[in-house]
Amino acid sequence: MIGSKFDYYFNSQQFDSLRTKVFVLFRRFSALVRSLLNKYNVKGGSFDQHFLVDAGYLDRIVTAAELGPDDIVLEIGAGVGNLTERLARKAKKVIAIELDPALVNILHDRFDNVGNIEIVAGDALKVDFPEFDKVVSNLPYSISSEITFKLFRHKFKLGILMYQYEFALRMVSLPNCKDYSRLTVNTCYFADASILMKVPKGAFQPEPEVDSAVVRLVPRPVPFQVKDEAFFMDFVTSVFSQRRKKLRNAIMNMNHVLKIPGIKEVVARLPEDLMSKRAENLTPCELAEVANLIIDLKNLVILKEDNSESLTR
Ligand SMILES: C[S@@+](CC[C@H](N)C(=O)[O-])C[C@H]1O[C@@H](n2cnc3c(N)ncnc32)[C@H](O)[C@@H]1O
Repeated sequence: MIGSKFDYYFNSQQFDSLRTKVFVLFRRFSALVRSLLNKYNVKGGSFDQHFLVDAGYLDRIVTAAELGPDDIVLEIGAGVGNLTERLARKAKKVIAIELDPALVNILHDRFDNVGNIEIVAGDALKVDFPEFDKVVSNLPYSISSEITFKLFRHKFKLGILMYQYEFALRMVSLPNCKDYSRLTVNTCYFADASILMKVPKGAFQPEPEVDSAVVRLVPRPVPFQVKDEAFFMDFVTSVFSQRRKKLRNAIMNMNHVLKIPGIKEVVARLPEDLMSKRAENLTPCELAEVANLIIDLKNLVILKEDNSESLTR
């Protein structure tokens, strides 16, 4: 019954005309963003400059950020401010970082008399981040990884971030899938991640060569025990650099990086059911379990070596 009512509405002229109106409205807003690029003669291309000109996607990103009047938003790579101005309408304050001095001038031209937009000129990898509640950005893709892990070192509630589509797939993948990688495990260490929408090349000017996706990140405490974070990170990097090898061989091959004393003895004592799998078959929690066991065994081996040294002295 309900289904047939919906079918009737979606096929009706009424719905057709609504759809046309929405489409015309989005085209008009998209044209505004494009004309902004023309007005300032911005061509893009360098510094990963692919401007999001589709008003529909810009609005969906702002909606996904669930902004309230108390939110301080960090935006990385503000460009000409097409997203910035939408964020500022809903948030308490937007702090917009931009590297390209020409675009920084445009941002000042547009927003110097807007009370709740602060423009920071500089490289987002180098500037100190201020305190913020949410980060919403169409990121420069060449610094996706570095900037994401810099963000994770800060305390914030929500991230709505545009990445290259393939990168986004790797962030949210599952074990035993081809996209499951070091990036997946590291992302899972810091946050819950999900893809909100795929964004086609045509939504940008100039068009990039790749599709994009908007990812929702919700930081939270690590969902499994890790005894030594630095070792865990090195361990994950090492075993995924040998992803086709069984874990036992991957650890042995990468010991020039991991520097595990008494490596043969340590590996021999690790559980066979995990050692005979590949890194890509283990969940983040299982990888942490192996890393923790190595830490314990490593300490045992060191203790044993110390004892036998003191006996021979
Ligand atoms: C993909 S564009 C996004 C522009 C705009 N926010 C939009 O949505 O259309 C990326 C922006 O990041 C800027 N950018 C590139 N590298 C940067 C860096 N290291 N730090 C800050 N901004 C950077 C570029 O100049 C460009 O404006």
